[in-house]
Amino acid sequence: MKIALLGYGKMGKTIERLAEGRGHEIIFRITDDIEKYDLQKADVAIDFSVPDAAFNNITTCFRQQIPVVSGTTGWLQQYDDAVKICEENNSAFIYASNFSLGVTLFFELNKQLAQMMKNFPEYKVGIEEIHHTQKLDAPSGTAITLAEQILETSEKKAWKLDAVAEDELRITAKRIENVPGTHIISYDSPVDTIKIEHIAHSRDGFALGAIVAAEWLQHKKGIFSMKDVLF
Ligand SMILES: NC(=O)C1=CN([C@@H]2O[C@H](COP(=O)(O)OP(=O)(O)OC[C@H]3O[C@@H](n4cnc5c(N)ncnc54)[C@H](O)[C@@H]3O)[C@@H](O)[C@H]2O)C=CC1
Ligand SMILES: O=C(O)C1=N[C@H](C(=O)O)C[C@H](O)C1
Repeated sequence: MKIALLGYGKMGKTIERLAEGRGHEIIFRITDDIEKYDLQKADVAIDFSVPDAAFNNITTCFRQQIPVVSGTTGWLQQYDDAVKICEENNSAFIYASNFSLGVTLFFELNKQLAQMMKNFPEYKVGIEEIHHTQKLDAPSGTAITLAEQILETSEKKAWKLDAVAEDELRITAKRIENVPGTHIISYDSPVDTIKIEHIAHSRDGFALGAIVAAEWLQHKKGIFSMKDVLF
């Protein structure tokens, strides 16, 4: 596959290393004006960039029918518009707040646990995420996905960073040097605590998931998720 990387930072470089190891070629490493590049040469674009650039870069690819795998967080208020542009241009799109296989499984576990816990109101739910200090957004995209899944079955009305109100789901964000990404869901009662936790040991899991998604997506049309790719 010929891959255009949209963003060439920590994730872009990890994807380059693993993609080349799987026999793919990185033809563009785009970190500025996307209009300068002949995107038609790419089979697929993989976007791990910055919130301000993601929407324009992704939709520029769609207008040229280049399939896009995007993992950039912090721009999802424009996700529905991106989907519309993808469909209008008969292109292909996979977005995930977290591409690792482990987190894709963790999302399913989170939904099942939330379903189970809705009958036990004495347990108070909370989410904690821990990331490296360069991270631009808080809470993490993964924490938001986990919160939205819990809100589907919980009595709480919305998630909020550092929430204190009873009807809000509290997310706590910590920033510690060199942590690739940790997410913890806790259910606390007066007598005990139930916890599930996902700890990324490096960025390789995110990068491999995104490459597998790109391999799967390259000849397809439509809007997909990591569940379509892995299950
Ligand atoms: N979905 C997932 O599995 C994961 C998502 N992420 C997300 O991916 C994004 C990138 O993460 P990192 O690589 O750690 O960040 P980083 O800060 O190391 O890299 C960001 C890159 O974007 C580039 N950039 C800036 N302006 C640009 C533009 N106009 N067009 C294209 N690129 C531009 C920067 O030059 C840099 O190369 C973040 O939003 C992060 O939250 C990170 C890891 C996993
Ligand atoms: O910025 C990161 O590093 C990560 N971002 C994603 C997120 O916001 O959830 C995924 C992963 O946790 C690493």
